[in-house]
Amino acid sequence: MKKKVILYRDIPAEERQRLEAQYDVTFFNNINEDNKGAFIAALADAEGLIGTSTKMSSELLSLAPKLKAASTISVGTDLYDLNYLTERGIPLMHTPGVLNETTADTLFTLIMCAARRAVELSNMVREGRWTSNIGEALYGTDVHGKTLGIIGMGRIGYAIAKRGHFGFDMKIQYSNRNRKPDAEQDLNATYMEMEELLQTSDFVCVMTPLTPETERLIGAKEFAMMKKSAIFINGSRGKVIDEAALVDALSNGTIRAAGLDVFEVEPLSGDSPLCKLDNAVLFPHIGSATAETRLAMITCAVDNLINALNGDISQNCANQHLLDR
Ligand SMILES: NC(=O)c1ccc[n+]([C@@H]2O[C@H](COP(=O)([O-])OP(=O)(O)OC[C@H]3O[C@@H](n4cnc5c(N)ncnc54)[C@H](O)[C@@H]3O)[C@@H](O)[C@H]2O)c1
Ligand SMILES: O=C(O)[C@H](O)CO
Repeated sequence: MKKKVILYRDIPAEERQRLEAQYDVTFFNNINEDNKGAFIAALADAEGLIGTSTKMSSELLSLAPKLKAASTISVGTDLYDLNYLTERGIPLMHTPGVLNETTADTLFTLIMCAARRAVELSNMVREGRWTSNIGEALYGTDVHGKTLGIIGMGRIGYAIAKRGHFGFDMKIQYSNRNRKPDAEQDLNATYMEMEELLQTSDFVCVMTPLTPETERLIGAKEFAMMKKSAIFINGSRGKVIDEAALVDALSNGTIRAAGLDVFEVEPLSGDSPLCKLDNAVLFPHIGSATAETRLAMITCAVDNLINALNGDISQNCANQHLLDR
C-alpha cells in the first residue's frame, strides 16, 4: 500500500506528479477554516506532510500519530514546532541555499528603495503631485560607500553582504552567534557585538531565524542605539522585532527609514500604522518570490520528502543534529 502524504500548498503539476507516483496524496490548497476539518481528518493516516504557510503546532501535529517526515517549502522552520517533532524523532526537512541569491536581491531592493525614497517618490508621480523639481526635503541618501551592518551572517546574510561589498563598495560589519571566517576573508567583514553594530551602521539588516532567542531581538532600546540617519531592514521574521517600537522610531525620527519584507502578523493589515508612514517601505513577504526560485524550492522540498520517507535525512534536515543525539 502507498504511504499517505498530505500536500497542503499548490505546486506545479510535474512536482505533484512526482509525489503521486509514489504516494497516496491528499491535496489542500492552503489550510483555512473551510477545509481545516478535512485536513485534521487526513492527519490521522498521514506519514508525510509537505507545504508551507500553515502553523504546525504540537496540538495539530499530535493528530498525526503515523507521521514519519515533514517537508516545509521554506528555509525558515518557525511554522513547525521543531522541539515537538524532535521529541517524536520526526525529521523536518527545509530548503536552505536555493533561495539565497533571490532573497538577497529582495533585501538589497529594500535597502535601495528605503535609501532613495523610491516608493514614496514614485507615488508622488503617480498621484500627480510632481509639480516642480524636487528639493532638499525629498532627497534620499547614498548607499554606496556606507556601512552595512548584518545581524545574522548566515547564508542569506552573506549574500547581502556580498552585494554591498562588491557592488556598492560598502564597509561590512556583522554580529552573529559565531565568527564567520569566510565573510571576514572574502568581504573584509568586521565581527562585533550587536550593540556596537547598532551604534555604528548606516544600514542595519536583520537576517536571523526566528527562535526563542531572537524573538523581539530589536526593540525600543535597540532603535534608540542606532544613528538618527540609520535605515533598518528586516528580512528575517516579523517577530524578531518589536513592530510597535519600530513605528515609534520611524514616527519620532529616532531612525530615518525602514524596509520590511516580514511582519508580526501576515498578511499585514492595511490599517497598520506602518502603512501610514512614508519612510517605511513594505513588501508582502516576497524574499524568495521569483518563478525560478519558488520552483527550485518546491523541487528541493519534494526531493527532501521523498528522501526522508526513504530514511535519508543527510541533506536539508533542520533537526538532524538533534535527532542524531
Ligand atoms: N523574507 C523572506 O522571504 C525570507 C527568505 C528566506 C529566509 N528568510 C528568513 O531568514 C532566515 C535566515 O535564513 P538563512 O538561510 O540565512 O539561515 P542561516 O541559518 O544560514 O543564517 C542565520 C544566521 O543567524 C545567526 N543567528 C542565530 N541567532 C542569532 C542571534 N541571536 N544573534 C545573531 N545571529 C544569530 C546564525 O548563527 C546564522 O549564522 C530564515 O530562518 C528565515 O526566517 C526570510
Ligand atoms: O523562510 C523562507 O523560506 C521564506 O520566508 C519563504 O517562506
